[in-house]
Amino acid sequence: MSMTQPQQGETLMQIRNLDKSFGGVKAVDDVTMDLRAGIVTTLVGPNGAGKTTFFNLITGNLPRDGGEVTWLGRDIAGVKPHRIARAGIMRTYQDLRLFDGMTVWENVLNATEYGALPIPLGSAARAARRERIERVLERTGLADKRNTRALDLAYAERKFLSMARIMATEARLWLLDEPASGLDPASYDRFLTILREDVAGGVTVCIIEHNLDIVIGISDRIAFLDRGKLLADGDPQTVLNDPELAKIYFGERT
Ligand SMILES: Nc1ncnc2c1ncn2[C@@H]1O[C@H](COP(=O)(O)OP(=O)(O)OP(=O)(O)O)[C@@H](O)[C@H]1O
Repeated sequence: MSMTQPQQGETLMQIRNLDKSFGGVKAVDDVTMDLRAGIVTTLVGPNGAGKTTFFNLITGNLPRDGGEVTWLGRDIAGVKPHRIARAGIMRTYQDLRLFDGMTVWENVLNATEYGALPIPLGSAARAARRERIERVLERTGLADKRNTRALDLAYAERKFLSMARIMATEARLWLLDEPASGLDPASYDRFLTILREDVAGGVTVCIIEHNLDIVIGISDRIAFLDRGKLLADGDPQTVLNDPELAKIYFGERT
């Protein structure tokens, strides 16, 4: 299979021959790809394909066994997750990892302190940060819940809070791990609106998603992983119409 990658935009992240094994399992096996500015890349593949491990390798949550990852031309081998976040790469987790005892506001504020946003020095900068958080809470539907602890939120609200934490920073690359799974239709529409607006505003997104409607609705490009290997990397229609990949995706491989 040789499929071409969209060529729009500068290369933000270059991934070369990335490897990671757990015991005898090759979770990520010789993966090479570029993440280009303005391109929405969706990672698809069956359960256990290595998608989350791939995220963990590029965010410094797991050490790689081999290969290279560069961000804006700099090797990020061995760089700690918080430094990678500060450099402009923010992510969500399938299990969300919110600060349950903190309020919505505090969770978002925490992300701006942790992630890619300059520390506000002086009252004007602090006011600008408050306004920025305010706007994010409006867009995610959480404005009325600002003083609610994360623990006390409904499921969809918790998912939006994990998005809000990223949106409040100036991260250039968002890595989203199944952000829309389990959302009701209204929340799902809100999620797509947010994503489209922020992509139009210049954010680059790599998203792990199982819902094919979402995959088709937002992807510029699909990267198909199976057993750690990148089997295809190209435009959505070509990848999704490949009968061999469909068999793997729907668990009908022979
Ligand atoms: N910390 C770990 N220790 C041992 N094995 C692991 C670990 N993390 C992942 N694996 C294994 O690595 C492989 C890839 O797992 P990974 O979670 O990256 O897949 P995935 O594509 O994200 O799956 P899903 O769609 O189910 O979330 C699987 O075989 C998994 O069991």
